[in-house]
Amino acid sequence: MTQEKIMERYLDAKEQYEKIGVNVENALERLSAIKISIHCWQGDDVKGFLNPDGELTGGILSTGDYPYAARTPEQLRQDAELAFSLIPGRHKFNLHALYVDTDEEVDLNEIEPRHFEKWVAWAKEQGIGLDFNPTFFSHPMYKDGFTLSHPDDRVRSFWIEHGKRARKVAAYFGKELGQPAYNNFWVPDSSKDNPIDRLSPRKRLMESLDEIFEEEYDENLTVDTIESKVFGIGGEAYTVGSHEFYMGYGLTRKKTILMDAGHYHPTEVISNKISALSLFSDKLMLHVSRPVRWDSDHVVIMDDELQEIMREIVRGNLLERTAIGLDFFDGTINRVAAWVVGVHNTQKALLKALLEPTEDLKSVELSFDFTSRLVLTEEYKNLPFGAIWDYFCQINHVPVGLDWYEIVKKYEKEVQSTREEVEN
Ligand SMILES: C[C@H](O)[C@H](O)[C@@H](O)C(=O)CO
Ligand SMILES: [Mn+2]
Repeated sequence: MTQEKIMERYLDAKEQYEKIGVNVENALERLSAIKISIHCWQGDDVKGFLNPDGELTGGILSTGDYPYAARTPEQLRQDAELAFSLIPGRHKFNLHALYVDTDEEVDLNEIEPRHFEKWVAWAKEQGIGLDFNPTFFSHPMYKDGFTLSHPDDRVRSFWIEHGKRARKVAAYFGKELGQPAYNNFWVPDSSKDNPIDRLSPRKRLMESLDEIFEEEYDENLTVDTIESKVFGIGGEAYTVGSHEFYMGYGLTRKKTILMDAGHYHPTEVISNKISALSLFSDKLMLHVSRPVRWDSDHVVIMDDELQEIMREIVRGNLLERTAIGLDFFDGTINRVAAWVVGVHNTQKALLKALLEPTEDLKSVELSFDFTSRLVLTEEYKNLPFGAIWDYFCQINHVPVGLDWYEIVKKYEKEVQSTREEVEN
């Protein structure tokens, strides 16, 4: 499509939105300010560089044998760079501790900021931020399905030290990059069958976390977040860090609660939890994912729940208080394309929400005119938001429409497919 055509379609669409009282320029300005935290682990099926030949544990699973997964930090950065160049706006890259980039032999309880210097230098070059995650899985000290809640002191101490060091690394990211690094604690501890004692592991997890969080960090540098889960593979009966556990922990310790769209019972949705949590917590973080029958971590598509999540954030005026991260890993498709589709959809759902005449709809609801509420919300679904999205891509100097996919296909052929295969 020519630039003139994109502009023409935009102006026409803008007029239609203005007729229902929407300020389109303001919506685009707000969209530009939203940073999405793009997870590194879609790029290599959650293998990382600490022990890439090891098994992926912790009850998560990446399936698919599409070739060309990144196998070195350089390749992962190169792939991510391409994805960033196809996504409008400036965002963040979300690293896990197992993505250390150093020539030193280093274990998780030894990590230091210097082991991530190359990531920081790259982020500076790209003009992006970094987020972080301690890794409590894919390691021999993940024992019997437990880490921070394991009954053995030696196991717990190893992971407590890792958690403390991860906070130091995250604070270093925040300092170097001039924006807080969100540091997410997801602890997979769980059991396959019904435990006799549900309480003691939860008490140990609480105490281990208290120890990790003893040191205060400036929230301008790093924000600790905590992520619950209902079950994992091999941990179906009991998860120590359940929803109730982390709600209690976060609210009493003033830690930010992270809700992952795939971490609840199959008919439970996080869109219905955001408003409640926002009343009791300053900040919140999301892992936007797509559970298909279970926590399958599919690439996010433009489905009802994605749109409802973004509407909740916009309608509740929560944009400034909510950190939006992505979490999926699909090994059946080109991994750069997976990133781009997931981020584009997240941004598009945000844009749709920002293009809604929310105040008018709220007053219709307050007057109990439920017929108008249904008629209007359904009719607004036909408005030409795609023309506004295309214009947003154009003014952000990224490809419009399907042009980005041509670039990914060319990159797969000319770069990814020529990389030497590393056996792992
Ligand atoms: C790899 C991540 O830590 C992971 O996806 C976590 O956020 C999660 O959601 C585990 O199910
Ligand atoms: Mn998650």
